[in-house]
Amino acid sequence: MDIRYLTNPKDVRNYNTDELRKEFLVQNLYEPDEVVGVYSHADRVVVLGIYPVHETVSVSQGIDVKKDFGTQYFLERREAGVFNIGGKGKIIADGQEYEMNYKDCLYIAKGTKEVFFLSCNAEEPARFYLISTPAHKAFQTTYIPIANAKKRQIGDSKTANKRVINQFIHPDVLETCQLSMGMTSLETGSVWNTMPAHTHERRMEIYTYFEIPHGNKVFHFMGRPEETRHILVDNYEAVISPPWSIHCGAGTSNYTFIWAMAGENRAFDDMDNIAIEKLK
Ligand SMILES: O=C(O)C(=O)C[C@H](O)C(=O)CO
Ligand SMILES: [Zn+2]
Repeated sequence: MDIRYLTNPKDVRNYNTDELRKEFLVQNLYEPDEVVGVYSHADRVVVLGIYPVHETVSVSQGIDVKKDFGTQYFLERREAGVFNIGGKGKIIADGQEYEMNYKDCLYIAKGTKEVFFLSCNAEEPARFYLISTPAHKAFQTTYIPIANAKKRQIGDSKTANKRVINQFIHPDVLETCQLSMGMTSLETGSVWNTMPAHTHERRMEIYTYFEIPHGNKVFHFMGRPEETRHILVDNYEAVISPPWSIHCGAGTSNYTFIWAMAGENRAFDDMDNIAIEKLK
């Protein structure tokens, strides 16, 4: 598994573009009938891209669970949230089958031994984006369609940041150990997410961007507030935000992204906002 170790802001200020991308950007997550994964030491978050085209794919396919996690199976001491951002598919978790339509989410509890993924149509494969975090207690595996997510309308078209935050894995929707996940969609004409920017001192965050129209990109901003950097992100790529970094982004068009957080608490608003005048 691709391991990303922790970074220090003092070092990162000297990284060039390639070094920044190597450390924080996750590319090529979706390989047909494979599981591609990155293990980040920021709050020990794992991101997996699972892309079953012709075959049924196990969550730990190609992963040396004993070596990477020191356990008998992947979710022995972990919980996970999965979104389908492709064609219609299915997840089978310890024998229970869940139909996964576009933008459906499944929370999978700690202790789930076997998890399989498949597509309903190889011509339009499902694309599963999974985030997993360490867990100490087994809660309830829960299917969460977008209709069940808590909606938060935020921003304004005058400041090009009108968007809906859909909180799927959130304390108002279900119990988890530490994982929070949701999906934010920007309205046509809006490009900024999370402006004013904020830092995540108590919880890391990781994002994947999609629904970026062809020929467009998202500028993901990171770094210390007084010394920002950016990483250009394409459709279906993910980007790791370490706790010391600001978080905000702007696209060359509107887009959708999935965010996931893990760390000290599950209070969605536990972020430290930075006044725009302070950003450099
Ligand atoms: O658009 C937004 O604002 C968000 O989606 C907020 C993120 O979820 C976030 O950064 C929470 O820390
Ligand atoms: Zn954030």
